[in-house]
Amino acid sequence: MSSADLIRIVSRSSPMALAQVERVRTELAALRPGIRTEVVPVTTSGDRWMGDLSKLGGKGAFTKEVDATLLAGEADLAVHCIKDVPADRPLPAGTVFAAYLKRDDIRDAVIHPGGLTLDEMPAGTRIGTSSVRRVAQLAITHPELECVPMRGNANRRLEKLDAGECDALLLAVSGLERIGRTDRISEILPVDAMCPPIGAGVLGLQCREGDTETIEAVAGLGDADVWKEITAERMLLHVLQGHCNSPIAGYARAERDGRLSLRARVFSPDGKTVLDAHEWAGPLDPATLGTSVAVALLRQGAREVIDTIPH
Ligand SMILES: NCc1[nH]cc(CCC(=O)O)c1CC(=O)O
Repeated sequence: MSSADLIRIVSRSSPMALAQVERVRTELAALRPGIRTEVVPVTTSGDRWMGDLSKLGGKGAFTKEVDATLLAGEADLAVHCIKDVPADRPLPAGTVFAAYLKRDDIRDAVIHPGGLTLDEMPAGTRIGTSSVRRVAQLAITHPELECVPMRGNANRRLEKLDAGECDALLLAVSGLERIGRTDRISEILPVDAMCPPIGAGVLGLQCREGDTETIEAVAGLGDADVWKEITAERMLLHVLQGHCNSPIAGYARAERDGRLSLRARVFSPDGKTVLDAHEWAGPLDPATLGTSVAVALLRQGAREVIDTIPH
């Protein structure tokens, strides 16, 4: 089959999203030097809206317009942060993920202009984050700190921090790497203290289902271990039916020897309830591991914890 000679890549237009597209273009140029690429930038409702994401109808705020451009045939490939792709409903009909790229750092970082770590911050320090996952875990480890709502892309949040709208930020290490701002990091939080979101640090390449030319052209960029990890993580989220406002955290790890494990936690927003499960796949396939860990959390009462949070 003849291969695509031009791939149009649709992406959000934030600096982080455009950096992600550049990574895909670089990797594709190395793998398939004959293929040209073009970038189709779009602004999503999640980018425009600076209020509570749940008030937007939440789901897919960062992906809806990207999906529409792909499905309309105005682009051939979409690059998504898997973290932002809803798992409580199917992917948009007619689209598939052709590859998940090699995973970046999954941890969150603290950014404090004076270089303080969380432990060093005085009581009442205002941490800018609107993420229920981060708020709940900070309430457990640092109840003396105060979370204040903070939205906008990572560059905008750094500007708001510098303008004094908060005293410190929590942002994904991978995102800071992508926008070239790791110089601002004062502390990297271990996953035990700040369990990452499902899909952290992974970029997915989404294509139209029937577009075998593009699917075949980009499939070679995928990482087989990350495919297993994301399959387990997203099945967990699917079974838990987490919404955009759910404090659900977790990560799978494919070990070098081939073993796969999945840890996941569900928090109440005040951090007073913590459900925790960790299992090895053994003979189970990745999706069944995701189901098994989700069922373990449901047995501990996850349904009630998730459903009592408004969304
Ligand atoms: N919701 C925005 C978003 N989507 C993905 C990342 C981080 C990069 C990633 O995990 O792929 C971020 C920023 C952040 O949470 O700090």
